[in-house]
Amino acid sequence: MPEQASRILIVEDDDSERDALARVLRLERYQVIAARSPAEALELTVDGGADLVISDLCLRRESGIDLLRRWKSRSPQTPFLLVTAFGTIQTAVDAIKLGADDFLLKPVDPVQLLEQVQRLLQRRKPCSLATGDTASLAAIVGKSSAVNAIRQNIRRAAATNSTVLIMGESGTGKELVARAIHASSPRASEPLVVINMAAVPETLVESELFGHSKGAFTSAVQPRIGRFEQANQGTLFIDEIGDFPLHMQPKLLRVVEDGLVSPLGSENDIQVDVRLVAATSRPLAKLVRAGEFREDLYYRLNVIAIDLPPLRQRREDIAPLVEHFLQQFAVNPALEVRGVTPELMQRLESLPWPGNIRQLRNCLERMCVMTSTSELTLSDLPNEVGEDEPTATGDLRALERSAILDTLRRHDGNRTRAAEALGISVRTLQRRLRDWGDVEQQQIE
Ligand SMILES: Nc1ncnc2c1ncn2[C@@H]1O[C@H](COP(=O)(O)OP(=O)(O)OP(=O)(O)O)[C@@H](O)[C@H]1O
Repeated sequence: MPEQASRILIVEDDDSERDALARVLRLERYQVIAARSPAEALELTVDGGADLVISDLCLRRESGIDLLRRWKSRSPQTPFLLVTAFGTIQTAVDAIKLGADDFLLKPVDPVQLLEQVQRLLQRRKPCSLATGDTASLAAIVGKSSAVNAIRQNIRRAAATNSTVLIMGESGTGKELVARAIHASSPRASEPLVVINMAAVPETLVESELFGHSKGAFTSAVQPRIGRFEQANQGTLFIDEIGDFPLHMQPKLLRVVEDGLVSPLGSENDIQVDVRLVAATSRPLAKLVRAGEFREDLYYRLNVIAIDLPPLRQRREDIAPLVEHFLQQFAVNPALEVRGVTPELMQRLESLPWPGNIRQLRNCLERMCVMTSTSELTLSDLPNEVGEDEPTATGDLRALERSAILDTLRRHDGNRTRAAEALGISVRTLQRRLRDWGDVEQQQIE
């Protein structure tokens, strides 16, 4: 459940985008302060401040970076989330060096927005993590034997301190499982810190995870505590571990083996006590064979393995999930729907769901928003849901894929120029293309 009373400041000069963000947050019962400019933002929050700031990076008069600087000098603890277009991703990366906590790509996906907001607010109040509904074992819905085995594995994993590797396609619930492990473990009252390697530019990985001392590099104006230190006594969840840069892997191995963290630019190691949970949607064993992932690290991470099968391989979970999501949405009277017709349920149970549970959730939410009846029917089902490819709205990887393919097309397939425009390394781009296989490359040409 979201933090009901949290005050969220939105700074966005585009009226419709500001309204859309505010609407999504208000529906989840956050208290929203909407401002058109940094000046208005500072004015509106002069009394009560804010628990979280969401700001557009490119505002007309003053940039979001200026606001970030001013805000962080006034209230360094408040999480700051930037919203940015793909073209300005490099500036967003620079903003993270200046203290922004994360960024979201436009067009903003409401589900991702809410997940980020919840995560940042939870990070601010780490003690509330363990009691959150979304963190508990009971939040894992399903009656298939696969889900029963997953629950069993979570209980086993929670009782130990061993490293866990969660494997599954995007949207199968890897993060939910990681949260349940933490919440069921003796570390539940300590922080759970989350980092997604697919979202961290390679150049920032080291300082994000291990921290840096003041002056460690040109823009290191302040020392930064890395995620390992933030998670001390608690759990660190590293999502998309397959994207962990190969040259940084020995440093990660050292923390896993000895609990020793060496911040960038510091001569002293820091001893941490962190339980590591990693997840991957890419087959790590294959990456090891391809020389892209260290074998020793793979075995260190894979002490307890939890495999989440795609939704299409556990169709008996679809009906309970549909019921669960409809109940969740019904908290908001505007989204209240009694149920679905047997025909629609049959169809939902037979669809391929390449974006897995996230796609099912998004699809139901969209139907609940659009319908004017109290029961969803076949005619409420959006046409594109039956297509084989995940929709961009529901799936970060699909969003990333379409952005990369579009940019490549715009640059006549030139990978160096496309990578530059996207603000990612050529290596990352090549890795993505390899993952998607030849079919995708043909699509570019
Ligand atoms: N068994 C489940 N019961 C209820 N909700 C679920 C279940 N599995 C996943 N979800 C929901 O589906 C959405 C996607 O789950 P989650 O983010 O954990 O997936 P993921 O595998 O980590 O995805 P990604 O690889 O894209 O990060 C979330 O809203 C989550 O709460």
